[in-house]
Amino acid sequence: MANRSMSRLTQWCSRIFMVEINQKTEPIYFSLSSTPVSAGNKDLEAVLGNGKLFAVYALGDARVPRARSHTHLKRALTQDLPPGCDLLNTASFLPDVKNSLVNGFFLRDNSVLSSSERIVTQLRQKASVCVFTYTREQNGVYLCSDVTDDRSYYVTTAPAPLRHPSTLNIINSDVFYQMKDAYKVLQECIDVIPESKAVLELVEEQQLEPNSSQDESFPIIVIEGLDATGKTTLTFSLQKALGAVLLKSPPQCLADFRPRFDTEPPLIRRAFYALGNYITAAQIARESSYAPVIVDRYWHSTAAYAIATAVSGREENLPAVGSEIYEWPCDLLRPSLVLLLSVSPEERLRRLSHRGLDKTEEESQLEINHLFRRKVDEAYRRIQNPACIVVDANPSPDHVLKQVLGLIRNKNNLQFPGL
Ligand SMILES: Nc1ncnc2c1ncn2[C@@H]1O[C@H](COP(=O)(O)OP(=O)(O)O)[C@@H](O)[C@H]1O
Ligand SMILES: Nc1ccn([C@H]2C[C@H](O)[C@@H](COP(=O)(O)OP(=O)(O)O)O2)c(=O)n1
Repeated sequence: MANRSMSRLTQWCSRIFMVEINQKTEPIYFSLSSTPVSAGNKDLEAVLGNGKLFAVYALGDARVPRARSHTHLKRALTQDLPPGCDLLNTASFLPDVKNSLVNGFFLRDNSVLSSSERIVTQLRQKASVCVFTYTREQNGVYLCSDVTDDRSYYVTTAPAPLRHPSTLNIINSDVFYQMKDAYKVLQECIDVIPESKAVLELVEEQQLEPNSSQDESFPIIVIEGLDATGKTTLTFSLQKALGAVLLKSPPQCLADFRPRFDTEPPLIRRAFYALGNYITAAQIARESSYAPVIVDRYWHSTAAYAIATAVSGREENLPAVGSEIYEWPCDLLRPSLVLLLSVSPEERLRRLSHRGLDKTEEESQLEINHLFRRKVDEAYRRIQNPACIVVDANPSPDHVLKQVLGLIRNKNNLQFPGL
């Protein structure tokens, strides 16, 4: 960080701020200026309103404590939100500069009691946060100031950046492209999440051989898709039909740790799933010497869910086709074929309701969040080297199996006895 005597807000003056009203509409962008701005702005007014306003960001130099503080901050603000107040996602960033995104929250208070003030005061006593306040002058111009210092800046609208800001931090915060990068995250977690040590030991035990030669091995076929698209059903029948070994990612040895990491912020949660792929890769490498291998979820799932969670708003905000974000990790074993099961939203919901099992929180969100589901599906399709082949999984299980066996048969270089 720059000069400590400089106010925090002064340090943020070169940045752009984004406030999201909801997932479906465009966010507003603004910047801060030390010189007066001409008049009020309707877009800013529509979002900022006339009541009390605070922007709150979790502080911290190290990424793990900062990510966890952000999650705690969200919980605290959501739990204690008084009537008449609402919480919006906000972020500050440098346009098109990787890793410059800092996420926070915007607290809008239209209550008669100005209750947000009390909440913000409590937060500042308990946690390491930085708080900015926004006030509206009579001419409609907004002023922003740091609560720890009287200096104010004028709020002025800024143009939308070319790349959606939520894509700026994906590499090595949401998606990891080398085992060592995901490994480092869990190493940094050992003091606060003791289970990390056991996970890292399991990774080491696998004696991973990066990209070990697959030339001599049997085919490795990955089945991908959203929950309830029929992966379990298909992988079981493929196992039988091909005399194959069935594996999954995350692997069984991580099953007990999964609920623990599912409650953690994306940085930690996604590093855990990334490491799961490397453990599965070691199992695939061993088993594919003796038989074909079918894998239920692998890297495509890890990357697609991570990208869709990180990128806020609409599908158009996803990184463009061909972006480095969709590249396969350089040290992860590549399968021979990846099939993406695709079903219509109606059929998927019908299957989910018939199944009636517990779903992960994320999968429950998918059910109500059509936008998120579309982003996962689109991210799946954009991942490259290897890209997935989309399979229409709406028909009956037998029909889907026949279709997939046909695809496997037609794929060059895949040798199956009995097919
Ligand atoms: N092709 C299909 N047609 C109709 N129902 C299916 C089909 N494939 C699977 N199902 C049913 O849909 C539900 C979800 O299937 P499952 O294989 O568990 O999906 P996933 O493993 O992708 O979550 C199950 O109740 C299963 O019996
Ligand atoms: N290889 C994998 C597998 C799952 N994940 C993550 C992605 C989502 O957050 C969840 C989805 O898994 P979930 O258990 O709900 O899905 P299934 O029940 O296996 O169909 O796990 C992953 O990141 N990498």
